[in-house]
Amino acid sequence: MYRVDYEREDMVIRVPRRLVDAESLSRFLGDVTLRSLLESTEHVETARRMERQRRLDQIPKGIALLRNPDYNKGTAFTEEEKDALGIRGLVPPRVHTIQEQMARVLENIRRKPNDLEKYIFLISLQDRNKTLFYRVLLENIEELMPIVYTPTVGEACQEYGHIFRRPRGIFITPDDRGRIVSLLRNWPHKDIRIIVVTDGERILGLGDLGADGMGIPVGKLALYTACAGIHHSRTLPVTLDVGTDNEALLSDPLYIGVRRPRLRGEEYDALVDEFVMAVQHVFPGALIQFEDFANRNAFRLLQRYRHRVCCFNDDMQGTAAVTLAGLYAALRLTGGSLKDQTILFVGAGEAGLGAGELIVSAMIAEGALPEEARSRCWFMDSKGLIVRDRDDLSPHKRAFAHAHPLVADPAEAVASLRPTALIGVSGQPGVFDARVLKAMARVNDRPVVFALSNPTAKAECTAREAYEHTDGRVIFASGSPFEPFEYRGRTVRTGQGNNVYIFPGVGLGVITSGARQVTDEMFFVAAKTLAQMVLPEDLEAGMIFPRLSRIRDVSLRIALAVAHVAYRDGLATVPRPEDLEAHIRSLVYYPDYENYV
Ligand SMILES: NC(=O)C1=CN([C@@H]2O[C@H](COP(=O)(O)OP(=O)(O)OC[C@H]3O[C@@H](n4cnc5c(N)ncnc54)[C@H](OP(=O)(O)O)[C@@H]3O)[C@@H](O)[C@H]2O)C=CC1
Ligand SMILES: CC(=O)C(=O)O
Ligand SMILES: [Mg+2]
Repeated sequence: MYRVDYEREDMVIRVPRRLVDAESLSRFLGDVTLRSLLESTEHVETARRMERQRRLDQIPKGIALLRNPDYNKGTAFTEEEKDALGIRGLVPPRVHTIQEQMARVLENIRRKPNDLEKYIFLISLQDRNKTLFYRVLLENIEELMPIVYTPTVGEACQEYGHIFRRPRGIFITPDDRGRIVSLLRNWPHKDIRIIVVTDGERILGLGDLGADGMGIPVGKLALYTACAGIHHSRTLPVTLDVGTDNEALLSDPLYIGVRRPRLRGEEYDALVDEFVMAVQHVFPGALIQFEDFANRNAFRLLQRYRHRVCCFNDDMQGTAAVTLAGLYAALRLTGGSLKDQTILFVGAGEAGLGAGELIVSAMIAEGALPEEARSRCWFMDSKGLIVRDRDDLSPHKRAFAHAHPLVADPAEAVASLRPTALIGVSGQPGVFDARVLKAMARVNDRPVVFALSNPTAKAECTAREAYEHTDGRVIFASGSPFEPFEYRGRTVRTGQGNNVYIFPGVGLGVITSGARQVTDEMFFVAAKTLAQMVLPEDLEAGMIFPRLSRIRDVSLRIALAVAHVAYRDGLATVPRPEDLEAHIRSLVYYPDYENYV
């Protein structure tokens, strides 16, 4: 037996010696890609030549190559490639390096008059040259994440029909009932591992944007690639375009979605059900991330599918993990343990209640009794404090209803409950006004305040307001980034409490281990891992999350922790590699040009 290893995706095939002659090898290989030859034979060169030829055959030629973003290199094709691929004369003579191309991209972006124009430029680059797009995003993540993600992606979704150039992802409408399998099969890539799906009803804190919400799955998946190195050909954005109740969109001639009120009830559930089952059929085992569904559907859908298929809800579970991580990191500054904190959430929806449940589990893990842990988490919704006497509470809210008079004013609630941490997930800008922040500063040496609502215009307060109204004692984080600012002679740089710190790593851990399900325990270990990665100098500068420039490392550590849970809890379907970390590292995609000839 010659040890000749080939790779098709992540499968290694050992080839018997008798096959290692040019003809039988050719039959055997089919579309299998040669990865390495561990022992040489007289046929090694033949095998290599065949492999190069097969790769070349796969690559589009001539103008089609320049129009294919998966293969296009723009001005970076080598002289040999220009001849072999039929593009000599179709590209300018000068060959640029990817570094030179990145410099051009950055120059163009920085010249744009506003962030929406930067978004349009970047997304057009994604349409032209994916390698360059992901490389520039990865290497300039602090500067560019606010463009492809919150806050600018919010504005892009609001303008989606007006800035639309090329379609991205799959749109599924009520008329597609009975044929969703065939729609998914239309997608050009067959090895999909991660799907982000929305129905556009609660896009960030911007409400119902219908099919224009597609910008969110597209943006989230760009971050899976940039932040965790999951190859873009393995990701799929999906919008369930079930209509919209947004009158402005319905009357906008440039709206891209179906013009009808939202589908509700059994028909809606049946459409989602067909989609989820179609995914199992066409892309078995793919991770489904539910994103920006409205409250009325999000809880129910997660409940229905979480034990049946590989899925999670990012707004509940991803946000929960980043919130818990932020609290752990804050405790490194304030001292004490989580189970002794009193936490007041303003907003009792997906993000708030999801975080509440995970925090309760974390307090229990520290030795608190379940009721004791629950009694330390308080919630306010649009009607005020969630208290026992209220008779308008959903079961999810009731689980956090405690004995207390109904209070509608957050400042009053702070004065009465004396929370150590105040967490905004209400989508209501300015709800943490001077009175609320001052009340927090009165009852804490180091008040913890998270204004997690997105985009920036929906934040409960700004970073500067949080500092100014607490004499600079606040430990602050926000869902969308705030620029560094000067406060009392020093530069304050605050952290971004956003689920982007969690979902890419969780996704990488899940697909590496082939986990059948995504469990709360996975989000718990993700939170702990994230908090541990905050450096003393981050804390010193006012940041309770690691710098985004370390996001790949963060995602890798989270992936490792998540994969450990999958193996430990019997959820993995991929055999455990001897060296799990090395294995995960080997799967991480780094955007660079492949030599085609
Ligand atoms: N930073 C991050 O990573 C994330 C941030 N978010 C942000 O969190 C926000 C909320 O998202 P989500 O939980 O999914 O939305 P939901 O619609 O599920 O919940 C919103 C909650 O806010 C409450 N609310 C509305 N107005 C007020 C008010 N004036 N005072 C107090 N509470 C109020 C609502 O009350 P009622 O129940 O009475 O309607 C509801 O409980 C969004 O802006 C979103 O962008 C979400 C996910 C991740
Ligand atoms: C960040 C995010 O998922 C949200 O605001 O919905
Ligand atoms: Mg979201």
